[in-house]
Amino acid sequence: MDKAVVVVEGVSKRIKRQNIVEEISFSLNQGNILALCGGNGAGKSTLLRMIAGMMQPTAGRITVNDLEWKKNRKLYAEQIGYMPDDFQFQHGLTAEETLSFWAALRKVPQERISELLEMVGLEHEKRKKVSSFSKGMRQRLLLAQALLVKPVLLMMDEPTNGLDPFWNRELIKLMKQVRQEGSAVIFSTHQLEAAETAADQVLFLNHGRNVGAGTVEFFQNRYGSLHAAFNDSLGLD
Ligand SMILES: Nc1ncnc2c1ncn2[C@@H]1O[C@H](COP(=O)(O)OP(=O)(O)OP(=O)(O)O)[C@@H](O)[C@H]1O
Repeated sequence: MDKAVVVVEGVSKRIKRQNIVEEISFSLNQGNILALCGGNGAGKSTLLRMIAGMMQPTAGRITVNDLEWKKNRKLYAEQIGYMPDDFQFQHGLTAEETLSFWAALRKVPQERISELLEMVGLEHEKRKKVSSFSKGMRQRLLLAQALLVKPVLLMMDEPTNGLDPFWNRELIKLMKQVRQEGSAVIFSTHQLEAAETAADQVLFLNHGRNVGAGTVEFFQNRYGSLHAAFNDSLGLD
């Protein structure tokens, strides 16, 4: 499992003369989980959106499975499952109808929907309207959506937001299952405990810059915890 699924080289994003993401480079191999860690406004969502092809970098290059978004948008998009941090669901649709709609768009067989609803624990709520769902239930439905195509790269923006402790653990199990199947996973979080439990590698972002990157094991051995490592990278005690 040493094939690079994602390669990010010198990627920057400038919006309205503000540097949102600056000169980020990393690569992630098959069967690995990377946590993008940083506080509010660090640039995590912007970096994920650029990798997802929803936003173009001002500078730098991104490849997913050796593909570039500009050269083959459709094939590029097919490699990726993306769970956004905020999503406006279609009004009036049930959970099952919502997934069916996305499955039809991505030409995914309907059987996969029941499998996914069960995986995210929504099989008994599938006929309920998404508008009646709690934040955590909506998160789980978004996760099911991201897994529709069994992506080569699964990206999740703040996936633990709104999840209770049980679903937090389940989410981590699911990520590890996806990794086991040979995909690469990137998720963003402010919760360093989640990164510590789930990730193989971390990248600390601050004001759009990489302020530290390495394996979780490396940071734990050197600093005792990711908290201590992150504080050190920010020059805090
Ligand atoms: N379209 C935009 N126009 C102007 N500024 C933007 C735009 N998108 C993002 N920003 C700014 O870029 C910075 C990084 O935002 P981003 O959402 O990527 O951070 P984040 O690390 O995901 O934060 P959070 O943890 O709060 O979700 C913020 O200061 C934000 O205000």
